[in-house]
Amino acid sequence: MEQPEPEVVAQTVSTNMPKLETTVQAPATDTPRATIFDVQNVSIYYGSFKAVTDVSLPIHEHEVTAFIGSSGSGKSTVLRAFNRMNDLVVGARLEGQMTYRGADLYAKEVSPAAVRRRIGMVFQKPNPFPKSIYDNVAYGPRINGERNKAKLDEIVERSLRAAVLWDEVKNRLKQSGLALSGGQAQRLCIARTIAVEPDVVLMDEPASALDPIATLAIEDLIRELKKNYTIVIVTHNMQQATRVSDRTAFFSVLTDSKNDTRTGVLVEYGPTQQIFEDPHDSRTQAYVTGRMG
Ligand SMILES: Nc1ncnc2c1ncn2[C@@H]1O[C@H](COP(=O)(O)OP(=O)(O)OP(=O)(O)O)[C@@H](O)[C@H]1O
Repeated sequence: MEQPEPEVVAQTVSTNMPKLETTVQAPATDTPRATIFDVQNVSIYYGSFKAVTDVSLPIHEHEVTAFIGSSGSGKSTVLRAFNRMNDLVVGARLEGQMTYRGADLYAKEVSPAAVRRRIGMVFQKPNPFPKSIYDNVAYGPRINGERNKAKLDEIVERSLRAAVLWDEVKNRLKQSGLALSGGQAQRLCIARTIAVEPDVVLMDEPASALDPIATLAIEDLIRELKKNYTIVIVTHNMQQATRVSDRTAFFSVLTDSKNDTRTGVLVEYGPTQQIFEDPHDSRTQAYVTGRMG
């Protein structure tokens, strides 16, 4: 997967997308928040290869939604569709409908760059820019036109505090972002993403390259961040999904041995506790109990 162009990390430019205030049906015990994304019958292709078929699900505001499932089931592909990152892949295309706050995310007039400014992304491997810690965080706000030093100082401090990194780096802001540990570098990337106040943060296995202590720090951070952001996270770590997410989508692979094709499919979506404790589909049950992976 291609890494984002530098401009991609600059979120927040307002677009004309309207706000959507709808809710979806859910069990009586569950009170869903407003729907921020609505995915309807989405299939995604890479050239002639259908990577994932007929996915429908809502994503609720100020919640953490986890995507779990076996390798190659299309989790990252669907995640990248939310901020049009697949558009960077030559030959990638989407069928079906995906709305963001009620507006068609794939309408002709929608600029993928504008979408990426509002819907930020944190990658599996921490990818700080070869710049100082300060400049990593100030990068997006500067691209958005912020030149005032005092304002930039304030944004950098606020973002690093929100990413729970400030105390560890406040005395070495001029040091390279590349000199940080893996866990610190990932928190720097999260600070860089939120410095431009995105609406949504997508995370593709954000802790898989980290040790257990750094992983728990990122999980604490995710729980904290959902107060201000909507988060969608791909994870292979089922404990992590239960620790951080409100809802879980379980993906699997449909194999067609006759045509030798493997296509990702969304098997089940629901409140995380239901998916793990009372899965309705036998494939989900097999996966969450470790009988399939
Ligand atoms: N850029 C690409 N070009 C072509 N095929 C791709 C591309 N990215 C992913 N695929 C294919 O699409 C399918 C789904 O991949 P994807 O990475 O979305 O799955 P995943 O569930 O996230 O897997 P993993 O858990 O292993 O990361 C796979 O068959 C993969 O090989």
